[in-house]
Amino acid sequence: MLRIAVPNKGSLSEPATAMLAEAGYRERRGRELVLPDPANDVEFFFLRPRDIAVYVGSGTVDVGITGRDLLLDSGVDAVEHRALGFARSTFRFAGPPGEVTSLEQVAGRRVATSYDVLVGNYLAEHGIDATVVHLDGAVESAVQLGIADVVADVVETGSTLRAAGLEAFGEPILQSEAVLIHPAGREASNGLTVLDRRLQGVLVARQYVLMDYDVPVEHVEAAVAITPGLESPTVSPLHNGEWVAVRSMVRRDATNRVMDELYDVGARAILVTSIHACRI
Ligand SMILES: Nc1ncnc2c1ncn2[C@@H]1O[C@H](COP(=O)(O)OP(=O)(O)OP(=O)(O)O)[C@@H](O)[C@H]1O
Ligand SMILES: O=P(O)(O)OC[C@H]1O[C@H](OP(=O)(O)OP(=O)(O)O)[C@H](O)[C@@H]1O
Ligand SMILES: [Mg+2]
Repeated sequence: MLRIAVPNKGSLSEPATAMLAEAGYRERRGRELVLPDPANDVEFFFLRPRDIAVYVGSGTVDVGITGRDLLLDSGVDAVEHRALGFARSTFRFAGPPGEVTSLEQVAGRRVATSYDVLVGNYLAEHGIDATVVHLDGAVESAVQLGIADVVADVVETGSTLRAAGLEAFGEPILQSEAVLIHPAGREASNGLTVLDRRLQGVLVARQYVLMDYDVPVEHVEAAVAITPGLESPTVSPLHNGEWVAVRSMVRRDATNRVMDELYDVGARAILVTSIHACRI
């Protein structure tokens, strides 16, 4: 039975639970910490997001969902298996506008963060000698309260930084998102392969739509060039032999542009349908 660690709190928790439910796994209804799902031959352990890499790294659970930033900060022997497309953020330095504007200027200053290992490694790699001040959260207040000169923290919209009167500077330290992780050096088990394929199915179902349209035979090559699909589009004969029907997968964010282009090459009756589930 595959043992899967899932965040029980924070930004990762709800989207991780939603994704697993979409992938056909048993849903957590209450606040239980352990949830067996015998129908799918897995067992879920709901753990603090920061602890997940530790459990996976020790091998006591087979696989976990966490943030790339949390994985790197844990310093444990676990590896990223697949990016999951939610909890996207950047990890950045920020300081009072005009005071500290480059990584070099961090030298000799105090950096507040909840990600000591990540920040410490980054500073060391860049040869910057600075003092890391550990805080559990609400890091953005550290400068105003005088405990640090700059901060290094998760930035999504940037509104928390702005509200604290701070401005990001330097290259982003990291682009983070939720990731599926497993212990380093362990062969991918059959259970992990099934879980991974299901999650990939959810990602594709979210990213793509199914597009159907009719097009005159003489324009079918132009049309399929616009909708090449993942492997090859399905082209079916119609009762009226001068037309064919085409079905193809199209990236959701390109739907309207693709419909406009298809219409321009003569396609008609263009229909778009959501994909509920898939295996690629
Ligand atoms: N505003 C945000 N947007 C996107 N991802 C975020 C955001 N805040 C945190 N994360 C991501 O969530 C993970 C941190 O998990 P954690 O549970 O500590 O999140 P949190 O939302 O800060 O929770 P809490 O502060 O309630 O403990 C990291 O991978 C981080 O990149
Ligand atoms: O760029 P933004 O969209 O403002 O989001 C980034 C903020 O969101 C998270 O904070 P959270 O609310 O989890 O509080 P925390 O500092 O206690 O972790 C993160 O730690 C940043 O502070
Ligand atoms: Mg937080």
